[in-house]
Amino acid sequence: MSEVRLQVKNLCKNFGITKAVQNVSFNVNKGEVHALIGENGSGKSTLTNMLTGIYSIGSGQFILDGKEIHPKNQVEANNEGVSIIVQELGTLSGLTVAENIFLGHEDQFVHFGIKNTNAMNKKATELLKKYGFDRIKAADMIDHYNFEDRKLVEIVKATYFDPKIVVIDETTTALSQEGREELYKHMERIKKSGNTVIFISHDLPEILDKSDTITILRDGVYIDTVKSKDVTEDDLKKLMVGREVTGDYYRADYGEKVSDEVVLSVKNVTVPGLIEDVTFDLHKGEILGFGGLSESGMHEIGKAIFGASYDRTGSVTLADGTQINDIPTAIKHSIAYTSKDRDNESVVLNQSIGDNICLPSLDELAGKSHLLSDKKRKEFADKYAKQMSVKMVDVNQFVSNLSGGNKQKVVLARWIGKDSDIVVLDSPTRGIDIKVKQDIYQLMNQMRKNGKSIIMISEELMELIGMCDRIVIMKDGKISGQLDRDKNLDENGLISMMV
Ligand SMILES: Nc1ncnc2c1ncn2[C@@H]1O[C@H](COP(=O)(O)OP(=O)(O)OP(=O)(O)O)[C@@H](O)[C@H]1O
Repeated sequence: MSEVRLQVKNLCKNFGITKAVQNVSFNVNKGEVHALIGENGSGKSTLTNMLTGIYSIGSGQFILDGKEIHPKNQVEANNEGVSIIVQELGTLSGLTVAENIFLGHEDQFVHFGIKNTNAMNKKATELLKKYGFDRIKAADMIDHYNFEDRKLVEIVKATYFDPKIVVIDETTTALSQEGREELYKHMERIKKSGNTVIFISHDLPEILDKSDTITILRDGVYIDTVKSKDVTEDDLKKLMVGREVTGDYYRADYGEKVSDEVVLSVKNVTVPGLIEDVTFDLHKGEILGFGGLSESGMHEIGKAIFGASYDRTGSVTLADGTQINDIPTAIKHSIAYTSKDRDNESVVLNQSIGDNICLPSLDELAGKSHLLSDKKRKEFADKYAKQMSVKMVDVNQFVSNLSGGNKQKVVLARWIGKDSDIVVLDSPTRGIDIKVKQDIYQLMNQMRKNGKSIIMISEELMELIGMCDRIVIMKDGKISGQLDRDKNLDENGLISMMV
């Protein structure tokens, strides 16, 4: 019989009229990976944010090893033996790697009121080495590192002190294959040591593979707790959504010829230290995928096309000869871009859903009169928020108050509203639940059929295989290979070209 580590008892949390968590009770055991699943906005992060001191507890109790806890912040939660790797960036810019790892726990390096930075850096270096992340340097500013490396620093920060419970909130889709393997290794280590992982993910095969127990939430309400070995993916979908999920997931067609018409030509593009001499064409109606490992540079491709890279050389040219060297020119010429770093580069957190959706379309909305009507803006925002099933109070709600997946839906709603001809999507389904993911894939398929061209950069090999006409593999900043759409492609085929 497993020993109970955490009792969640009658937990509730409201935000205004939103009942984010409603009277939820379940137990989490020692030495297990306990998954928490549910559609976007079902209350997973709200629950774990209360456990880890990010949100105050509405009502109800967390009982950890027999003792009630109510941490007021993350440092207090750490002191109770609970930590979290959050969904978005959980490290602070302007601090070093070491300062981030020991944030709130610097006391151990302070003697007679003076902080011993050398000792802190030394300890951080030892930890980074132990975790196999030696290439990340303790004394460097965290800002020098990309999204994924910052996530690796968070893994160290959240686990180095052997907490009783580590919450991993939708982290795997932020990581490349190798980062993921590292995370899985640490999850296994935590479990073997008798501690517990609470694991949030929308990737059901991953959930079934990596967790022992699964708790399902729907609209803030507890649905069930099941053993992974007793259920299938379809069982989980049904429990999450409340009904059978049917229909095509990815594209179903094979063998369709892509148009010869080139809409965008990327020639000899180099961004120092990130990508080198990248050349490719994008065709009309094509979905072109980019895959690779963390240092492959694939995420820079999107920025380079959108005119958002620093120090870029080489050319990005549209069919009519227009050179894209800056963001305004890109938007003006019907190029859309969503970044992987959603909170910092894609949404304006402190603006409403409506403002975010209308942002690139203001000229079109103002029309010839150059006057913006509130009614028109609201109608436009309503239409596209609804199309993407954004779970919200209304379009006046701030984006910062949305669940992670719903923020991502706002980003996509914005560009669907803009109706751009070339759409560059970096990690478009990151953090998105299965039902909306299916909708996005169908939408991309429709866009392709309507003659739009899409570049999809993704860590999700299955979605690259399932959706793309062609997949370009990046390695060490260069193109290392290319694969055409084929029924027989599998993840191993892609991985072998990445490593
Ligand atoms: N700070 C906040 N202010 C207002 N509403 C919030 C806040 N945080 C969360 N919510 C709302 O609470 C509900 C649950 O959100 P939560 O982030 O817990 O969902 P989730 O299951 O983690 O979703 P996802 O899979 O998209 O991350 C959503 O309707 C969300 O908009």
